[in-house]
Amino acid sequence: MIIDGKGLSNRLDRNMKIEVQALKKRGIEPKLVVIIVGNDPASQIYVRNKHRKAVKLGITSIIERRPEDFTQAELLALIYQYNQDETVHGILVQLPLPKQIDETAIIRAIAIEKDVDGFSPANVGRLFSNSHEHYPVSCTPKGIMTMLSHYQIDPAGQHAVIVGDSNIVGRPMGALLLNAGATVTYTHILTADLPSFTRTADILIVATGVAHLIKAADIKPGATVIDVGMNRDENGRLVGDVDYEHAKDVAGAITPVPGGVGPMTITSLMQQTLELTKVANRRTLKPVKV
Ligand SMILES: NC(=O)C1=CN([C@@H]2O[C@H](COP(=O)(O)OP(=O)(O)OC[C@H]3O[C@@H](n4cnc5c(N)ncnc54)[C@H](OP(=O)(O)O)[C@@H]3O)[C@@H](O)[C@H]2O)C=CC1
Ligand SMILES: Nc1nc(=O)c2c([nH]1)NC[C@@H]1CN(c3ccc(C(=O)N[C@@H](CCC(=O)O)C(=O)O)cc3)C=[N+]21
Repeated sequence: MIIDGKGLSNRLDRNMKIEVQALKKRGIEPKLVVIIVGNDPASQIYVRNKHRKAVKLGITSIIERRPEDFTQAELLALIYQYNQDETVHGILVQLPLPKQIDETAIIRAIAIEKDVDGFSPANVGRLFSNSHEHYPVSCTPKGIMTMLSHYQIDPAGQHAVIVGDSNIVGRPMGALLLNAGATVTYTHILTADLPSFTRTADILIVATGVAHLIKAADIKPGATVIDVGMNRDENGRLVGDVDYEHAKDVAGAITPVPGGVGPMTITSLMQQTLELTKVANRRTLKPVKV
């Protein structure tokens, strides 16, 4: 089975569009700011697709592009400006950042109620302690959980193996799966004999940025394989971290690249922007009691 992230994302978008219209009728305009510093190629695709989707849904999207030599002090000033701007509900700073900028300091500077990526320590803490509150979580793992749920793949009691331990994808993905009842194994660059782990996965999540790292022989027959990777092959085509052509015959369900995880990441970002907008306008949105 091919997991159609793009198709699911389009279906979810239709509902969101209606929700945005309803908010606007009440005078509330969801607004997202994306700050991109430098020229990271994956970030460029993300920014372009994200802006298109926001326009399609009626969400206001502001893109702030800054050059590779932008300083940390300048970036902090830009974030503070949007923290204070009450018309803005979500702030996203594209990662990775150029090396002169300390990512931790930048993530900490974003107001937690506008942290649409869920990267701030407070929101990460809520995720890892399985808090019952509403809080934003990293958009890519969130989109993957939505996909699993729509395809009726229940992680409870399953062995989930995560390949790649980044703060954007691998780590929050493991936490979400653990919260959903999976037995979670994290693997990373120092893992000895990676295939010995991936072959035991009922749910395999691959997020390394290494094209074709996972071959058909590394997959347990019938497993669900989620490919987060976005790489260019020698012909300039977008490919994942999984050798899709061969893996699809072994896996029970698999996501393609493109058309799998990517579109769902963007849909999650839009869902989370709407959530933050609603929380910011809690009082206005409550039914008025007489
Ligand atoms: N489709 C989507 O929505 C998204 C796609 N992406 C894509 O997913 C990929 C991963 O992104 P991200 O998590 O941000 O990347 P990072 O580069 O931050 O993290 C990659 C992780 O994989 C590990 N790793 C690298 N090589 C190997 C290996 N051979 N075996 C095991 N682990 C390895 C790295 O270890 P170490 O750091 O120690 O080297 C690191 O933990 C990229 O291709 C990116 O473009 C990312 C976000 C969203
Ligand atoms: N703060 C931050 N948050 C992120 O979530 C974040 C980030 N920084 N930096 C970069 C990575 C990368 N990322 C992508 C998301 C969707 C597609 C996407 O739309 N993919 C389409 C591509 C299709 C195409 O246009 O070619 C697909 O897979 O079908 C790509 C890349 C989010 N990231």
